[in-house]
Amino acid sequence: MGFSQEIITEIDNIWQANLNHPFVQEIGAGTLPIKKFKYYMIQDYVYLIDYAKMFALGALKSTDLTTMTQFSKILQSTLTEEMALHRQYAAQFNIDEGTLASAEPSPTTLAYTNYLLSVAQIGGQAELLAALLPCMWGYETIGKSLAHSPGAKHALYGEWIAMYSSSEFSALTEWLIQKFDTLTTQQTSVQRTHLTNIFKNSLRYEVLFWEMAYQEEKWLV
Ligand SMILES: Cc1ncc(CN)c(N)n1
Repeated sequence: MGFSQEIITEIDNIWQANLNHPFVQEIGAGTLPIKKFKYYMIQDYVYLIDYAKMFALGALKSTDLTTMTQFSKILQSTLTEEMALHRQYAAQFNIDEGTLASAEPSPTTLAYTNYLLSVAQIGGQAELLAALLPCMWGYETIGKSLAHSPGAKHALYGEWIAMYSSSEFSALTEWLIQKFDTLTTQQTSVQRTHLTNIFKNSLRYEVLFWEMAYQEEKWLV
């Protein structure tokens, strides 16, 4: 069993909370109120701008050209495919691209992106991957789990499910998992605990992100 699998087995309660959050389940049922989805889509776009920088940092911290190329492929796919879906949704909601990109991050979005970028900048490639994996792997697992749900035929949510259940998204996720497992074979138990904590925090932020969107979180003042 690779280290990534060991981690999700150890923190299965958080993994399940992520997959089973009401926001996710209601997308699958096709019953999520559109207002909540619109809120999510705007915050997710703001999130993705910083998330994309994680792949740029991954390329920067690479020691071989194959890894560098792969990080740049995921960066490109995030900017042009994943974010294009958000731009398409925004157009349907009559939100122009400039307004979308300059939306104010909510407290959770800001905290999550700051966490990701600080781990990536302070740590090495293993830390960066530990922070990123819950994002890619969580969405890929959710996408696949909803691929045959009623939401997959929903006028708005169908494309969202199609994006995250696609074989292209799975292939990029699989590469990240393999990279992390290969990098961590020689880690000491202290290093493994450190990486598990990073993975765990990032996954907890994923759960908070659904909750933020479900509650349409706002700054208090
Ligand atoms: C919050 C979040 N986490 C992960 C993903 C998948 N790239 C996303 N779109 N948004």
